[in-house]
Amino acid sequence: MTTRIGSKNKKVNSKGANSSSSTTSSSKQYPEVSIDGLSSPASSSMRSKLLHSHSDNIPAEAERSKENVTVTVRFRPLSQREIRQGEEIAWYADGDTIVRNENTPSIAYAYDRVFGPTTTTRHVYDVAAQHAISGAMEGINGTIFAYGVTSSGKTHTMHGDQRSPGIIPLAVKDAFSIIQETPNREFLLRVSYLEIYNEVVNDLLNPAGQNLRIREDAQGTFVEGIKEEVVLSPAHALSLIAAGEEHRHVGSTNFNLLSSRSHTIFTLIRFCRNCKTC
Ligand SMILES: Nc1ncnc2c1ncn2[C@@H]1O[C@H](COP(=O)(O)OP(=O)(O)OP(=O)(O)O)[C@@H](O)[C@H]1O
Repeated sequence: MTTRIGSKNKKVNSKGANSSSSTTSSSKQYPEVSIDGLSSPASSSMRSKLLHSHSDNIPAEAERSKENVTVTVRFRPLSQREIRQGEEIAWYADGDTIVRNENTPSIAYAYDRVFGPTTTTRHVYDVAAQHAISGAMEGINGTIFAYGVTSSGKTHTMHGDQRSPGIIPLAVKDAFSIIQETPNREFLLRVSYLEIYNEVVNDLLNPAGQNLRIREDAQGTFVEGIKEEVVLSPAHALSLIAAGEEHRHVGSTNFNLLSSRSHTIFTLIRFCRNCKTC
């Protein structure tokens, strides 16, 4: 049986700078509902709850733990450029689940989890994403989906860099660690990596794979002709992603000197020959 763990980067269509991005993760055994990423950051979450006063309670822990979809918000610190320009923080994390507005204290939004500007990506991964990876390795499809305006920190969170690896490299390493820890099972991992640019799907692992079609069959939705590469180690998977990044559309915006101008979907497909769940 194959299971998929997908990770996606998506910009929301919103004017003005905002230093927070959201991560949605889901784990379920049936097809997903689509997520509307076009509303404003504070109201974009399917799971966010507007709290009208300081005294309102956050959703009960028990209620949240039943959900297949969780929504988290990560605030990045102001950049040197923003500090120089005298930018001020408008929204901030009040504890682990509440987002508040500096100018309107009566407005607050509750999320499954809120991370402040000093939180490391490792911590975001452990709290908000790791369960989707361990679930996928057990046979439950999962998606980690990052969205936010340009320069809000999606690439930093999902890809990261050498000093602070993002959710994708951490997930790939985790998947291989799980395989090593379960020698009685036979796994095979494959990866695919695509971009959606101007509503056109391009295969980032195969430069010839341009303008691919999205199809549906009894198993679900798939991209016709997408290349799926077998990966043998974390370094192998990460080198494929790095090669794929070379083919990606990037540019500059007023808010981000190196802005990813496309949405991307990285998929890790796990095949297990002798798992109980298969
Ligand atoms: N948590 C963080 N801590 C420190 N710096 C961060 C953090 N998040 C983002 N940054 C920095 O902020 C800048 C913008 O982040 P990033 O490129 O990840 O945004 P983005 O949402 O991917 O933007 P775009 O949609 O334009 O590609 C980068 O210089 C990045 O290094």
